[in-house]
Amino acid sequence: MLCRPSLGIRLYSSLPATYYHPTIYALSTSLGQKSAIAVLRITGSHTKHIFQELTASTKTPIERRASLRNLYDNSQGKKNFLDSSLVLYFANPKSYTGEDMLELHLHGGRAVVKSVLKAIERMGNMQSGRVIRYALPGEFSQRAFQNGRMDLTQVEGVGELIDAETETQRRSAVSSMTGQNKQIFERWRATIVSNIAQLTAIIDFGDDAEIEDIDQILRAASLQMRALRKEVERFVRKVDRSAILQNGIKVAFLGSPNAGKSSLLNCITNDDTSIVSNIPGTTRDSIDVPLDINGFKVVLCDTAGIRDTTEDEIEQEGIKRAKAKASQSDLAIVVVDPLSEQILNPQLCEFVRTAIPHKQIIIVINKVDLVDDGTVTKIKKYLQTSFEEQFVITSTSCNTLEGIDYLVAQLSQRFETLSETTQDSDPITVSKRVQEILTNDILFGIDEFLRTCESGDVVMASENLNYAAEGIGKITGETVGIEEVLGIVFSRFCVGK
Ligand SMILES: Nc1nc2c(ncn2[C@@H]2O[C@H](COP(=O)(O)OP(=O)(O)OP(=O)(O)O)[C@@H](O)[C@H]2O)c(=O)[nH]1
Repeated sequence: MLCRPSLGIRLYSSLPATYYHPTIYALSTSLGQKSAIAVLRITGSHTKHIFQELTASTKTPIERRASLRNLYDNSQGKKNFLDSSLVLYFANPKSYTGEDMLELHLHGGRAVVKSVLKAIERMGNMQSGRVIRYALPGEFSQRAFQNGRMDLTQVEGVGELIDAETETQRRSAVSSMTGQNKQIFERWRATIVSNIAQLTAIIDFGDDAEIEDIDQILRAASLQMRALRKEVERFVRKVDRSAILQNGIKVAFLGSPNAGKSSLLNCITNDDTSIVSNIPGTTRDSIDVPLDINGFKVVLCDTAGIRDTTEDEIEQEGIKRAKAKASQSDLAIVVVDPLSEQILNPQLCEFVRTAIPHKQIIIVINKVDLVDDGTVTKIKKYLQTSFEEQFVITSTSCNTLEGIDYLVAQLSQRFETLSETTQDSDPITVSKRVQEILTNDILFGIDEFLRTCESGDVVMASENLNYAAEGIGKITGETVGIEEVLGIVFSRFCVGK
């Protein structure tokens, strides 16, 4: 079909852009692992042919209806039964890739999967132009993008969703995958393009316009861009906060030797990850333990006990590393031994007060099974006064597990604050690529626009807005065409003008 859009002529066909590309197939479930079911996907213009060959029939598959079919290999001149499989067919353009697609739900044995893969491979025939090959990594999603089924943010969202290890990572990938981020970017883009159109109108047709009119248009554009800048900044801040979820929230365990840091870590992880012993100074180096706490990816770090004096060089190095770890962590748990002569030794006290920059600290009085309630209360009061009530102070016993659940609940609350995750507001994760474009292209373009706008340079102001809009285009994969800008300019003219 040939159609004439409002401006310019463009060839338009109902066939997807990748129609003449090879037909690709791949196992979507784990390769080389035995499973109950293995899902094999095929996409491209020869999908129907593959279906007919495999099912040894000339019938067209029924769209979007699962049916049980026997699969055969017909390459040796006879029907060789391979498997009985659930078959699902999606006709273009209403499929994941925008092309004809077939899903085979095979029995998951390695030999079954291998035989069907081999049969499909044999159907390729270069001479007759039937190019069929195994898919490259991400090629199904690439086709979806090429055929306009998804923009780049959604493609990246799918990748993040597959990589998600925890509940919050899953939630943060959803905003990209379901197109919520795309909608935000499209709204920003529409605002910018509409302002480019205003400026283009001044540049191209503004000879007769009054100076006051031009000033008014610039003022209005500047106002809108300032508001947009705030919104982009808010988005970037939220992305920054959410980024913590991808790498894991770093939690350092600090305290005097023998306070019970390793034991507490093991209680939280429910594992014997760290070496526990009653010899002070057992932990000589920092140990990282990644784990999922209430849906948050967390990296717990056990550190060497910090004490004032030690001649042991290895221990000194351990203390140095413990301090470095705590300074880099997002949250520190300071473990206190109630039986110790000094509740907090001066070196540790000073470090907690001054060297932990973020002040995200929870103080834990451990070993409460060895002391009475009165002592715990007294120590709590002492610590509250020492740290001017800046930190949450709680108590635990690694022997009776008293206070462990409460500590975990406290930690979860902190994780929500650190990542700005609430019941009503999901974190937002975008790729490093998108993060860079947000700052280097969009915010930069808007800032430059505001600067040039103030000096009244309409041409440069328009150029800078273009830069910001192209940044959004880089994120979503769409470019700003002159036709689009002129379309907006002319749409504001009255009919007949
Ligand atoms: N009764 C009791 N003993 C505990 C508790 N927590 C730890 N301990 C004991 O205290 C001793 C030291 O525990 P660790 O977990 O190795 O202490 P740490 O702070 O990691 O020690 P360093 O590696 O030397 O810094 C061990 O004998 C533990 O069994 C607790 O809550 N109650």
